This record gives sequence, C-alpha cells and structure tokens, in this order.
Amino acid sequence: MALNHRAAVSLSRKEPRGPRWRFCPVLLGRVIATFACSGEKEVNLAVQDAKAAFKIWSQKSGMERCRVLLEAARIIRERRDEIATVETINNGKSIFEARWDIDTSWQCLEYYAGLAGSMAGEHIQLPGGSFGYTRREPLGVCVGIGAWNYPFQIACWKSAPALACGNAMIFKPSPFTPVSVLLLAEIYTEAGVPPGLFNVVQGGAATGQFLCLHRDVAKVSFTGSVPTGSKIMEMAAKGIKPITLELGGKSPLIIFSDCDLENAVKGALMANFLTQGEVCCNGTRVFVQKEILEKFTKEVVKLTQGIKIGDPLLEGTRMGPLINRPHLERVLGFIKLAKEQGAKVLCGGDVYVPEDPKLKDGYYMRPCVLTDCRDDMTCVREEIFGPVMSILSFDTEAEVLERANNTTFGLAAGVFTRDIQRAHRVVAGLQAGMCFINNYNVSPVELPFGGYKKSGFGRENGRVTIEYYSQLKTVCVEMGDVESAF
Ligand SMILES: NC(=O)c1ccc[n+]([C@@H]2O[C@H](COP(=O)([O-])OP(=O)(O)OC[C@H]3O[C@@H](n4cnc5c(N)ncnc54)[C@H](O)[C@@H]3O)[C@@H](O)[C@H]2O)c1
Ligand SMILES: C[N+](C)(C)CCCC=O
Repeated sequence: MALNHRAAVSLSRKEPRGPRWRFCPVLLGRVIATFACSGEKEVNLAVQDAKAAFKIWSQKSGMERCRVLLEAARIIRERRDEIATVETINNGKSIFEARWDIDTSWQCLEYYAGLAGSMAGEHIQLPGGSFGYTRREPLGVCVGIGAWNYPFQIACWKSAPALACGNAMIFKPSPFTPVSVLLLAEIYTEAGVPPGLFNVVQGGAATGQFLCLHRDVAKVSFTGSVPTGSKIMEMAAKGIKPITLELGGKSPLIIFSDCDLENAVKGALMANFLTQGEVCCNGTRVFVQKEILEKFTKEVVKLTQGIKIGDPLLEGTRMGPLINRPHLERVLGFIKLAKEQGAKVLCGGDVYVPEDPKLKDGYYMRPCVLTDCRDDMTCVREEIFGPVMSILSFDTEAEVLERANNTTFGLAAGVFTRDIQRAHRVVAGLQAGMCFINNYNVSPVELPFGGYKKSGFGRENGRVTIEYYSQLKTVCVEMGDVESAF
C-alpha cells in the first residue's frame, strides 16, 4: 500500500523488542523495519490523492500556506531530538550531526514559508492603455526521490519549496532509509496540510519509475547518483517534464600556502568526514600547495585519528557506521585499489570493530587519509562516497585551477587562502555550482545549492528554487479594439 500520513503508523517492525528504535541495520547489522513496496496501483492512488489535495492547496493564498509551513517548522523544532534519533538509526550518522540536519530542515520550511507570502508576478504597461501581467503558478503534483545520506533533510529541501509554491508532493525515500520521512508526513498533517498533499511511497527503482512515468506527475526532483539521474532524465523526456537533478561529485578543495592552517585543516575534515564521508558535495580531492604540504598533512592525520567512531547515538561520537555492507566493501575496495596504484595510506582505511559487543556487526570503518595521490588514480577520479580523503600537491594557482576542473563532475569546490583577491579569482574560475571560501560543507538554506556538469542542474534552497517549482503565466489584456489582419 502507499504509505501516507495515515498509513505511517502501519509499519511492521520485525524486531520491536527492547528500546524502541535500538534495532537498526547499520548500527547492529539487523533489520529495524519492513515496508511493502508501492507498485503501480499504489502509485496511482497516491497521485490521485495528491491531485485532490492540490486542488485545495493551490487555491490558498501565499500567506495561508506560509502559516501551515511555519507550524510544521515549529513542530520539527519541538521534536528535534526525537527526529534526530530516528535519523541516526535510519542512516547511521552521529546524533550530533543528525541534529544539524534537522536544524537545516526546519530552517528550510521557515525560509520558504517566508517566500510563500511574497510570490508575485509583474504588471507591464502596453500601448493604448493595454497591459499585461504575469502570474507565478504551481506545477501540480511533484515527485521527490531521495538518496539515503540525508533522508529527512532531502525530503524537507524538496517539499518546502514545492508546498510553498502551491504544489502537492509525493516523496519516495531510499529503501535503505525509509523511516524518518514518515515523521515529516505526520508533521505536515498535524500542521494542517490537506490529506494527501505530502504523500510518501516506499520502494526502489520500480516504484521510482512508476512515479516518473505517471502522466499526472508534473515534475520530478531527484537526489542520487549520476547513472540513476540519467535514467530519470530519459523518463522525464518521455513526458516533457521539468526535472531537478542533484547528483554526485568529486569536488576539489584547494589549500593555498597563505591560508589560516588551523581553519584549513578543520575545513578539510568538514569536507570529507561528515556522515561517514557519504556526502555528495565532499571536497575529496584536497590540493595542497607544496610549501605547506607536510605540515598540513601531519595536522590532518592527527585530527582524523582523533575522530570518535562508534555508537552514533552516544553524544561524543562523531562517526557512525556506513550505510550497508556492500557499500562498506565498495569503499574498502577503492582504498585497496588506491594502494595498488601507488597511493599511501596515512591513517585508517580499515574496518573498525567497536568495543561494545552489540555493535560488532555494524558497518564501521576508520576514516582514511591517502597521500602520494596522482590525478589519474581511481581514488582521485571517482566518487567513493565514504570517509576517504585524497591529498594532492600543487605549485601554482593556474596549475591547480586546471587540475581542479579536470573532472566530469561540478557539484562543489573550496578554497582556503588569506588573499581575498585570489579567493574570488579562483572561485570565478572553478566549474562548480557551490563554492566555499575559507569554510566547507556549511549549508545556510538561503543559499542555492546544486551542480554544474554531470552533478546535475536545477537548484535546491535559496530564492531561485521558487522558479523550479512554479511556472509563469502571462496574461495580455486589450483595452481597445481588436486590430485585425482580416
Ligand atoms: N547533489 C546532491 O544534492 C546529492 C545529495 C545526496 C546524494 N547525492 C548522490 O546520491 C548518490 C548516493 O545515493 P544513492 O545510492 O541513494 O543513489 P541512487 O541513484 O542509487 O538512488 C537514489 C534514489 O533513486 C531511486 N532509484 C533508483 N533507481 C531508480 C530508477 N530507475 N528510477 C527512479 N528512481 C530510482 C532509489 O530508490 C533512491 O530513492 C551519490 O552519488 C551522491 O553523490 C547527491
Ligand atoms: C548539508 N551538506 C553537508 C551540505 C550536504 C548536502 C547534501 C549532500 O549530500
């Protein structure tokens, strides 16, 4: 059945014993929940519900929608710790970080609540008293398809602008992290959205395909890998549907010798080790100017070795387990290949077995720093999506800019330097949608986020995203007589 806010409570948990959410696939290597996948029939029902809800919601004024979104934001804030706990169990990221995700989630709802009330068109004067005006109108039923690394946050970053613009949204989370988004559905309902306006369906590729190919779906916003993004684009092309693609990356982080070293080292860790390194915009190619290579590397290794790995529900933990065993093995495979290709492991890169015996089947590994890397190595070219930093050295600004851009991805990039002119010159030359100067992986919701090149198109967050969830209608008004050609 399609899981929506009403069905959210019907999850069947295989192991409901012990503290309610403690049984978790990533923490302990066990199943916490089983869901029935939504097939074509269920997807049709979800679309039907969403269409009915859209009729009501799209007629509301921006201020009315604003109030509902603000209420939903308030509930998320109030339930922050509970949602963060569910997200930690859902994904494996530390509770410390999950709270940050929940914060950017309610902030996103607040931000688009504010914009909902200010959406407006233009009035254009024409000759003879005639005039035209534009209306910004919603698209209809939008689909959101999410990845497993930021399950709750992704659902908020898609649904908040969608709902603010007057659309309905059907959201499909990754089957690896199906749980937390149900809380969002519950919260929207409590806040007062019409039933079915934010509807959750569960499943994998087949469910996603039913959604993308559905004739009554007006738009698809997708977060995930490049190969799946390409399939989404093909399906959307069949129905001439607009899409937003938030895809993968292999982003450069450039550390110039005049940087504030302490901040640059902290920035490099932020760029590589949040959410066990499973972050699309991570700056995994760390280019360090030769003069400071040794000092920088030593400090990075020292801090990396100090990262507390273990039970992500404990306050002190900063790195939890990876998402699943095949992914852990894939990441370890990249490290093995890096060594074969000549890279040197300075720390980590191996399986970590926590002392707590109940965690022994979790998918933990030690964060890894690789040096002696070259641009042609697999670890430098491909997205690993795990806690693996590759350090490369460079001499000049022109050289590093060319090497940084030598990739098919273009999601993010970072520069650490005290030279403000150089900072702006370098980011102007970087082929990436999200650039950071003297920081990395911060995400204020006011700033648009999205990629260049194969990292996708369209944006999430920021004012511009309103354009991706609405369409412009032009109305031409004649105040005189029709001047006919016939
Ligand atoms: N740019 C961003 O904002 C961003 C954010 C998070 C993750 N990512 C990227 O996501 C990837 C990791 O996530 P993942 O492994 O979940 O990606 P994925 O592409 O395997 O899956 C993403 C989603 O697409 C669904 N899906 C899979 N095949 C489908 C199909 N044929 N039709 C419709 N839906 C389909 C999955 O069930 C899942 O919900 C990485 O490459 C990462 O960089 C990007
Ligand atoms: C919140 N971050 C760290 C900027 C990640 C955004 C989503 C990418 O995976």
